[in-house]
Amino acid sequence: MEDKVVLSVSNITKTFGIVKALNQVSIDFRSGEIHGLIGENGSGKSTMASVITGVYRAEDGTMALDGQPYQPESVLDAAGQGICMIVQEMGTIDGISVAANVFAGKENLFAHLGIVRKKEMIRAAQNILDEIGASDIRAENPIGGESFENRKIVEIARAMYEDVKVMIVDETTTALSQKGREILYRLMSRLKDEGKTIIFISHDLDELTQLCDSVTILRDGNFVRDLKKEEITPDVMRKHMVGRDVQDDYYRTDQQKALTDQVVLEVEHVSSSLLKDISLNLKKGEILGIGGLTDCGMHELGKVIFGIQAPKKGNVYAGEKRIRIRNPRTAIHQKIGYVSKNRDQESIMKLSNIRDNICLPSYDKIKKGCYVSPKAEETLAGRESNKLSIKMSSLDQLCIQLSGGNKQKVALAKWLGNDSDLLILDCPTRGIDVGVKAAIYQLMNQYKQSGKSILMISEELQELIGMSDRILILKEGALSGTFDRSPDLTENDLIQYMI
Ligand SMILES: Nc1ncnc2c1ncn2[C@@H]1O[C@H](COP(=O)(O)OP(=O)(O)OP(=O)(O)O)[C@@H](O)[C@H]1O
Repeated sequence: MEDKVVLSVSNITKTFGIVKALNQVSIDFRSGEIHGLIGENGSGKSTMASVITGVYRAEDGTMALDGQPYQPESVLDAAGQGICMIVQEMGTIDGISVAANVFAGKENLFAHLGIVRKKEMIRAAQNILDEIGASDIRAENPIGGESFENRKIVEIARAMYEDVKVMIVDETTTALSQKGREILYRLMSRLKDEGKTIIFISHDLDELTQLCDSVTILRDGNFVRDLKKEEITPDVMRKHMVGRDVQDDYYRTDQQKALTDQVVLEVEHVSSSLLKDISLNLKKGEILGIGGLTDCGMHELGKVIFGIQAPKKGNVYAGEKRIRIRNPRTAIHQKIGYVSKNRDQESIMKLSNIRDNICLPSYDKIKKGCYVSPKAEETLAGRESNKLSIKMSSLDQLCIQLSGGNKQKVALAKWLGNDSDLLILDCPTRGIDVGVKAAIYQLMNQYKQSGKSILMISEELQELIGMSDRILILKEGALSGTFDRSPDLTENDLIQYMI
């Protein structure tokens, strides 16, 4: 690692109304390093990334790039100066092709007499996708048809083509499966070898320990401390993030299976574009884990069960009366809740406030006649946001103004507040910090103990093993393995059935 400071931020302060997202924060980022930026949800990491990339202007403080004053006017201005970012949520442009996304803003490379030569652009984009190991994504296809993960990989492909000095990777890995992660890690290591700087925002302490050359910890918008490579361990990071010692045993320790044999959900011979003849059942008081590679169909299965996507064949039934789930409305009537992996597009209403988001599925429950009292809304939203320690200025705050992890908490709170009997949770702890992760697992366990059921779709093998009573593995759309809860179960046992 070279020791040249490439980017230096000094005494940066940024406020949003009464929230001080960053308070006099100073950090030096050096060339040839992967520099972790960590902290609990809402500690100011993405705000710092946004100040550096010209999304926001700090009220106070200065920045220097290669020793010269640096004050980007916009994201484009920052990109022009070699500062780029892979964002937390969807960073691709709808309505155009994969190739056009890879070369967004650089169409001139393929222009001849004012006309973009599309075939050439597609060929060049496909070469990049092939090079990074993502040949299954076809450059000529519309981006709209691609999965959330593939769209993230397209963003990474775009980043490969940027002439960067500093690349910010904001909580991207939780959107990716192992394959996507490996593509991202390869990009990061290539940039590092070329002497570039990577600012890496993540909640995964093992990943941070493995990858980072240095780490800066933020808490409530304040700088806490810098860690050098030899000081970076999960325990040290956890302690400084939270401000006290925190245990790392988040998961259930009991070996109890489903509480009863009563079936509350039946999936019968379901086939769809990705799924092949899936049959399963979920019992009362059971946490059923569903795992596999990201394109194995497990995310689609969640959508089919909640009725967002109609299966080509087969049916889904819920409850003792075996009510057929035809759409989300029937699912909600059957007291089923669903948290999608695609949080901003499918789980929350970003432009509505926290109160409305949390209360939305519960209006039938809290209305008196045809009237919903503001007090009832306040009570419900206040109670559920407290349970998950949502960091907000008030319940009136718009969800778009929340940090990523706090948006995820809103997505969970609305279904917990609805007294759902059955939750479909797709990647439930995505973007959630270490402290709250433990609280969510505890809530899941309490939920189970009270006789409710959870179908948890997850790409985190430890999470599946640690929380599930039973695990089903999907491979290429079909069920490939079933495992009962056991202290002897290992990640390798599951992986064999995934690939
Ligand atoms: N546009 C905005 N308007 C109002 N408040 C905002 C806005 N953006 C961020 N905030 C607030 O600033 C604080 C810091 O948020 P930020 O997104 O930087 O946190 P973070 O550390 O990236 O969290 P996470 O790990 O959850 O992604 C939070 O309290 C958040 O609600």
